[in-house]
Amino acid sequence: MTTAAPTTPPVELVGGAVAIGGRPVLRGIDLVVEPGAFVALLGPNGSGKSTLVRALTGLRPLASGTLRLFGTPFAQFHDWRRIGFVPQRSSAESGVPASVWETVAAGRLTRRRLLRPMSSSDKTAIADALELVGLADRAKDGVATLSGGQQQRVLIARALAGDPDLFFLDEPTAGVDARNQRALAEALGRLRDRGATIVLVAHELGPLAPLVERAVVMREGRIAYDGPPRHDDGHSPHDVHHHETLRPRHGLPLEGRWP
Ligand SMILES: Nc1ncnc2c1ncn2[C@@H]1O[C@H](COP(=O)(O)OP(=O)(O)OP(=O)(O)O)[C@@H](O)[C@H]1O
Repeated sequence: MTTAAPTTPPVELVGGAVAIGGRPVLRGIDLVVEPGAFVALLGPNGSGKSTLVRALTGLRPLASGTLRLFGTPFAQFHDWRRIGFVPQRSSAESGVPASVWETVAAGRLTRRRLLRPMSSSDKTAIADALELVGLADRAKDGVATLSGGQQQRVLIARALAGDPDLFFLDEPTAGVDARNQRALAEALGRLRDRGATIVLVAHELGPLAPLVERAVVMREGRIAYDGPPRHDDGHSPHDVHHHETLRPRHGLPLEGRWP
């Protein structure tokens, strides 16, 4: 991660639209993510959360709109090591019997010069990443021997090893038991404290709720609400039971509860 206090938004999407198979899936998406922000993308199944994350990482092309990453127009952006992407957990379960350490080391590849042996800084970054997600003692174990929640943390460690400034996580808590969700929240909190910008997709925030500063709620391919998160525990600094704090952007009504 860079040490100078950054001011350029890591993500600036204006008028973003995505079509899949000719069908519009995202429309009129304006999203600026400030440095150091912790943003949750929420919304019902099929509302476009994963597609938005994929569009922001270039995995899905935009049909229209302009995207800048760290101030650079997407077409000119090449500094991919600044971006970490943690896909949905199923991608970790390939048939390859990799160890935890090997999987995390793979995340270091973008930093290493081709065909150079691993440096001590590579090894330190891998050890730090494993430490941060609480799996230092499992480094030699096969990924397949870990629980789903632990596998999710391996994927996060893999992204961490590349020392990116901006993290996208697609449903990091899906199918993860409560204890691992708490460990995950702790790891993401430490990441945030290091100055990383975090954008994650979630169905339920659970233990992540105290970390989330901004909720972007998707509905039918559009942003239906963008603002302080709603916490049902009543301990939020933003008392979301008051409607004035739930003012949705674009003047759209916020229908019902979040899913
Ligand atoms: N590869 C694809 N082929 C066809 N349609 C797709 C594809 N990926 C997404 N879609 C469609 O795009 C819309 C948005 O899907 P997306 O996965 O982004 O939603 P989501 O909010 O992330 O949902 P979930 O919470 O179920 O993951 C849905 O209608 C979905 O069917």
